[in-house]
Amino acid sequence: MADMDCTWDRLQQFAGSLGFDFSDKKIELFKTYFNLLIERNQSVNLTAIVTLDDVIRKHFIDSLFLARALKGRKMARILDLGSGAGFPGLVLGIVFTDSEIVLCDALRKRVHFLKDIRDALGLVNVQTIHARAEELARLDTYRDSFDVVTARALAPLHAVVEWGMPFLKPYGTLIAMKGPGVVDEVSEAAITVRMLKGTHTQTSEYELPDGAGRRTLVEVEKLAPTPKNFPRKPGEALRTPLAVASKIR
Ligand SMILES: C[S@@+](CC[C@H](N)C(=O)[O-])C[C@H]1O[C@@H](n2cnc3c(N)ncnc32)[C@H](O)[C@@H]1O
Repeated sequence: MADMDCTWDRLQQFAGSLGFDFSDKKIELFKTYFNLLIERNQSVNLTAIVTLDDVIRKHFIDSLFLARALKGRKMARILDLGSGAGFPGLVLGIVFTDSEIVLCDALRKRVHFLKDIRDALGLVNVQTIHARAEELARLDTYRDSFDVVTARALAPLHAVVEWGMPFLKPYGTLIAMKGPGVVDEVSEAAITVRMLKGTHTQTSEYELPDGAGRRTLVEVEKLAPTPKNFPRKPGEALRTPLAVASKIR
């Protein structure tokens, strides 16, 4: 028990070092999140990361690095694509209570989990949508309406860009959370970024605590409305990056 308390203290301290002053009440929300995640993971495949230490370092703190990157920016509406068990979207919902956070996932069971946890934590600022990102992005209701789009471990960068950019308001930012070594992925996505009227603004690396690994945030800003023909048909962006498609044609 003392060990557990110690681990939660570490989360509070680390959050502090990232600029988030978490009250004990906020830490209680993370505890409830952890308990429900582990309980539901027995019946629904939500995560392979299950120890308290690992969930804190690799899920909660990783998501907090993204939250730090957003601090001070315009973020009234945030969309998290492929939220899975809620990373980073639900953590953003806990941290940024004044922002409206929409969590989207293609798997119904995971969306049910997201709804349940949202209700258990009383996060009135969080909504969930069961949909494929590339299909949702074709609906006028959701296009050009978010300040920030996030995605962690969703798809190759070129596909994340093609699915995510249509949702952004002009000058909104897409942030893809990636592992280390993204140079090739970024250059493979360059044509897609250009065709979708965006610009790659930043790649920043960071280190998770206790040697839990290096991670990267790749940021793309939207400069003008996305052409109507994007995203291409479901599945096409994933199979064929525009860089390859332009050589085939
Ligand atoms: C590897 S998991 C990552 C989940 C979470 N973002 C994380 O980092 O823990 C990818 C998630 O994206 C969802 N997904 C895959 N393709 C999708 C699509 N086209 N649209 C929306 N969600 C999708 C999957 O159902 C899954 O929950």
